[in-house]
Amino acid sequence: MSENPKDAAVTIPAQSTGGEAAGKSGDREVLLKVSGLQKHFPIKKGLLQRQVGAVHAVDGLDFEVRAGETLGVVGESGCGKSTMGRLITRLLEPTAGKIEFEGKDITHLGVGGMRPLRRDVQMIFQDPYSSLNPRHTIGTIVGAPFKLQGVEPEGGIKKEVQRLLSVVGLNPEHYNRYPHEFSGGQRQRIGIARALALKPKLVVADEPVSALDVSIQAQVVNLLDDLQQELGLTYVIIAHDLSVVRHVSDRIAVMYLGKIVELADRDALYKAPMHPYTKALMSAVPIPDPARKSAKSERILLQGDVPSPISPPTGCRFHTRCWKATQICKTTEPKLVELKPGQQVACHHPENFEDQAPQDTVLLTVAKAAAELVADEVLAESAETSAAVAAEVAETAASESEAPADEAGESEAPKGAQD
Ligand SMILES: Nc1ncnc2c1ncn2[C@@H]1O[C@H](COP(=O)(O)OP(=O)(O)OP(=O)(O)O)[C@@H](O)[C@H]1O
Repeated sequence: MSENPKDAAVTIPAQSTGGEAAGKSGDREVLLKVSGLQKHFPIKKGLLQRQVGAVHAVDGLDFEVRAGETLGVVGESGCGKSTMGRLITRLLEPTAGKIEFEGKDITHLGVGGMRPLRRDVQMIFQDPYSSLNPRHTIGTIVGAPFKLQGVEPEGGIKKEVQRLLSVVGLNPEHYNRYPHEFSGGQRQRIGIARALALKPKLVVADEPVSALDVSIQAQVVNLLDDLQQELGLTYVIIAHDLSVVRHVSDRIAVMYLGKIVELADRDALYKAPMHPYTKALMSAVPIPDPARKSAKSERILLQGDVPSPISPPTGCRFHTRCWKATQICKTTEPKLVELKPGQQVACHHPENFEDQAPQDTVLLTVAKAAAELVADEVLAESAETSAAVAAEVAETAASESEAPADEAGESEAPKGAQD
């Protein structure tokens, strides 16, 4: 069926490894690579429409998406998730940075250059009500990508559209019905069928279930999961909280005000989140596991809204709401670095890890106010784990430096080791 040799080259290995790929995505080939990606929307004023500022919607993103994996992207409203989705599907032109798809630089491709890419990269939108044209039958809607790309599927468009409808669990006989005749969940299935029509390699789903009833959300999420296993799809799934992405993602990127603050394998992120913001987001998700009853008390309430992306805070952008913020957080932007294998974090005072700026201990006033909103259990646990990790790191450093010193017959004093 695959008339395009590129299809076979990329998707077949991904298919063979299936979808339950948590933690296994590290050795797969990189499908999408994003570096230094920025999108600043200009703010113009006056008759002359002079630019007076800019909305820093996406402000320097670096990440990769590997073939066959699901990358979940989470963050509060306005943090730039949708803008990121539109940039990587090239529906928006980036202000700066680079986007590579299968090793090819696609950052500034024109309409002609983008044509083949439009087949490979598809987007599923949040609102199944507004993303389908009410005047077209679902046959026309799902068949539109074939017409746009000038592709004639085997057996004709109608047969292929009916096959796609049954793939997403809809009745192929409903080919001639209109969107209003379907429920929200069914409409989202129509959107998914349309996105899959051209056998894309990468599907970017922007809040694919947030407009749906909770009972239907699970069905659509499961459908996406099943399709990934059957078709070897690669997903970027955007959501405003962790409840949707926690079951389907292999890795999760947490965004705050246009930046990624933590990027980690799903299990690592859940076991030991390192950015205080990730911890706050996780505490906002109800945990349906009775064995983790104590987690209920770990609620972290974040003060106020996300600051304006027109003039984001200096240093770490989260410092105005963080209960651990010190002077360095206000002045120096922490880089996104891999502190543990498979876990990158941008924080001077990470959770569950050695403090990256231990000399800086005086809390900012805003941090003291934020701390009042954090349950005592969280603060105690946070201090405990940081101390435990610091002790572990000091111990490892001490034992590591002892061994080579013996071998080399040298006695260089280990940094941080205790006498
Ligand atoms: N076309 C645009 N012109 C100007 N500003 C924009 C435009 N699109 C988005 N923004 C701004 O960029 C910021 C990021 O928006 P974006 O929609 O990407 O965030 P989001 O995290 O997806 O939020 P939501 O979940 O509410 O959609 C917001 O402050 C938004 O107002």
